[in-house]
Amino acid sequence: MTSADLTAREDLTAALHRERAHHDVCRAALAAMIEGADQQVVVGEDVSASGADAEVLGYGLRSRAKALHELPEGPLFFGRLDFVGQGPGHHIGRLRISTHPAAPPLVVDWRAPVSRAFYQASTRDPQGVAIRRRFGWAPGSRGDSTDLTGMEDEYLTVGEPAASVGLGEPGGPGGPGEVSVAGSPAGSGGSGEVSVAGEPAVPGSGEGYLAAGSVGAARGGAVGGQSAAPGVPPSGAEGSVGGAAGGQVVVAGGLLSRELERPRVGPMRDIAATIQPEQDDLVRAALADSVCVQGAPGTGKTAVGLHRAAYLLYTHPQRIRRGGLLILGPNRTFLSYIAEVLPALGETGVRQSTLRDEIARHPVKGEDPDTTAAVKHDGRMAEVLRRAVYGRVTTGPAQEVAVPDGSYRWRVAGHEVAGIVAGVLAEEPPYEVGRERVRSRIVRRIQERAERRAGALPAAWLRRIERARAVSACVDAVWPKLRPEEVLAELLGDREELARAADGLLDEEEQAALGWSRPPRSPRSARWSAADLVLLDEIGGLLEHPQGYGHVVVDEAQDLSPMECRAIARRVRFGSLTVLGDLAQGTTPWAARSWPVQLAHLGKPDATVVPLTVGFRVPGAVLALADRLLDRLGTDVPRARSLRRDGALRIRRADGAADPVAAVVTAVREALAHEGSVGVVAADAEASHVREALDAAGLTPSPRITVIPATLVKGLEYDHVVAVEPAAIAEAEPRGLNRLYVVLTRAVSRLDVVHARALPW
Ligand SMILES: Nc1ncnc2c1ncn2[C@@H]1O[C@H](COP(=O)(O)OP(=O)(O)OP(=O)(O)O)[C@@H](O)[C@H]1O
Repeated sequence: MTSADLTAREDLTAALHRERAHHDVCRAALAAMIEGADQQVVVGEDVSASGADAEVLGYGLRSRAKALHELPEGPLFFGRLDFVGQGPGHHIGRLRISTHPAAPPLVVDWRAPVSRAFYQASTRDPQGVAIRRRFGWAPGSRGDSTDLTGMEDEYLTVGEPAASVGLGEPGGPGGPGEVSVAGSPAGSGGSGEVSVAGEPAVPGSGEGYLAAGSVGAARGGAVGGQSAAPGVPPSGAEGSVGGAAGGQVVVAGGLLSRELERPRVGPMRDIAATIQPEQDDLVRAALADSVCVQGAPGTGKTAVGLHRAAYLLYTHPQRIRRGGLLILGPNRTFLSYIAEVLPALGETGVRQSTLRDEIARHPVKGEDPDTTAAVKHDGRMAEVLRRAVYGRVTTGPAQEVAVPDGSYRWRVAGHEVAGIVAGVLAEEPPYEVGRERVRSRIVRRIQERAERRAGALPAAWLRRIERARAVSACVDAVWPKLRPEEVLAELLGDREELARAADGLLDEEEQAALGWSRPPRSPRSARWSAADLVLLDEIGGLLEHPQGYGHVVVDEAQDLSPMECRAIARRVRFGSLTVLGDLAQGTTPWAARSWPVQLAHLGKPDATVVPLTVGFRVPGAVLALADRLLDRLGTDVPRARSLRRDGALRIRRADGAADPVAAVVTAVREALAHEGSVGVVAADAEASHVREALDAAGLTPSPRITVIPATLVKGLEYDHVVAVEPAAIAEAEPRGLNRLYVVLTRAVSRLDVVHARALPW
């Protein structure tokens, strides 16, 4: 080691100790912030001018105190930016930490504008950054919850070396007591080059994706990766993530690799420390912009959507909190999987729901045959329902209104009423608004007549006329009060009514599929199906606009029917949408085949469709298998390039057995030899049989093993997936091959395909 190396080592070691001291200061400041927030709740409610103020202020303060209390224990910063020519750098973490609200922050929130360079700066575009530092943490060995064990600097100024340092502590680089310094000896690449251990450097394009812990540092290049120098295993010093070079995403280093390889036990975690430039662009898109992310499995769509929600809450707190933010997921299993991401980012009050729960006016008690459900979810139903609702309005001649007023009787002729109705109809207001307009215009006519005779009339007179029985009777006759349940029950229970509303829209067969064969005695006793709830919501929306949200994040959006899309569109008329999905993972009978069409149903035809193609979950070998299936799906979607070169795929044939369950038990037993979660995914009809076999073998119940029906696995991930009898999964439903594609792409590290029948690819 040269004396220059020794000096560098000493400098970095001293820097590491300084960072640890800073973390101790931050920890103390956070403890004071939590205590201060608790006190503010007590004080804030007392000092407010009014009860309403106290409530609002109290709510805000309580939410903040709750968010602080619920923060998971962990490192308080994950990065640092030193800007050229500026003083001490900014530490970046999940939450702003300061000794006082007005004091300069000890840690800057990752969503603050200044933090953007942490995700976006590169040697090609340093954005004023001299050094980007990343920190490596391990479970605490000093009685602390976490311990700073390593860090790595990236010099974004050409000519400076990248360096990493770690102390020999658990999880840290280097052996016990050893200090290792990695300069950039592997700086073989010039600008924009990346070298991957064991592989030739990717030439100048700057494009490339690097395997776990095998990155050579690129001096002055697009990437300053973690050195592959001996004594710096990936578990220690954190790696580096290069900015977008030449329009391509370049990912490098230990931090990301370690994050990707981490065993997946428990719920989804945040990715604030490792957001990639193309993901960051989506996270920080303007509030007014609706965006649609088409991403292959494991490209981080869900992660991006959740971080975007957190970003919007931080950047537009008033507007978003006033308008509300809603996260929609496909089912409750998925929601509980993602539930902890936003609280970990300090956001506790976000509504996370399924569309079904969001629109539930009644419990689902009925089930539709497939053909009936398909018609109910079809976009043409919107017009059928509109006709059913507005068909109740009398457009022809109406009865005269005669309102007694003392010895007088004010009259509005039938043809005048008809004219008022026609005028309001032409304005196309929501039905309920229209009804009130008809009433107020009839009253206005009477008022004009009365005032011509008697001059200005008092407000009390006006109120009396408005409430006059004759006026209400007229409004009820020409523009009757409606309840969604009555409208739908009449439509589904009365063939003639249905024929009128569906004329020219639905053919006879479709109408027959819709109609109830045995209508309930009254709307109250109807057994509404899931699709009926969507129709009731549509009718409800025709009557009255529902309360909207400022922003809605919709995950697995490819699976929504046109009518479900409309239910979301109604709730975000004046807000914006983040639409997440993958056309290849569409499994519902009505799943979208084109984003522009789906976006039009969602009411945001101008939303930009952005592809994500870097795969963070599925290993290359597994992706190669899934891609064979993708070829058969006939969906035109960009393919993912896996970041993962590791991972294992095993196809196990249950020789001679009609039932592969014994082979499943073996596969699960072997999977347990590795770390992490095991997901056993079978066709829905097979899942309980598989569960019983694993119970009988004494393998379950186990916190590491989940037996899950194929229809519930969307959006989830397991270290090891055992996919049981692909042919049965593919056969179970019309879009069974798409379902199988979803199943195969749940694996983080290893996939076992167990089969007795021929494989469907
Ligand atoms: N920048 C990143 N850094 C670290 N991990 C990431 C990053 N982006 C995504 N991941 C991880 O990759 C995995 C897949 O992410 P996510 O579930 O968001 O993908 P998806 O596109 O929604 O997948 P699917 O279509 O299969 O539901 C998750 O474990 C996520 O935490």
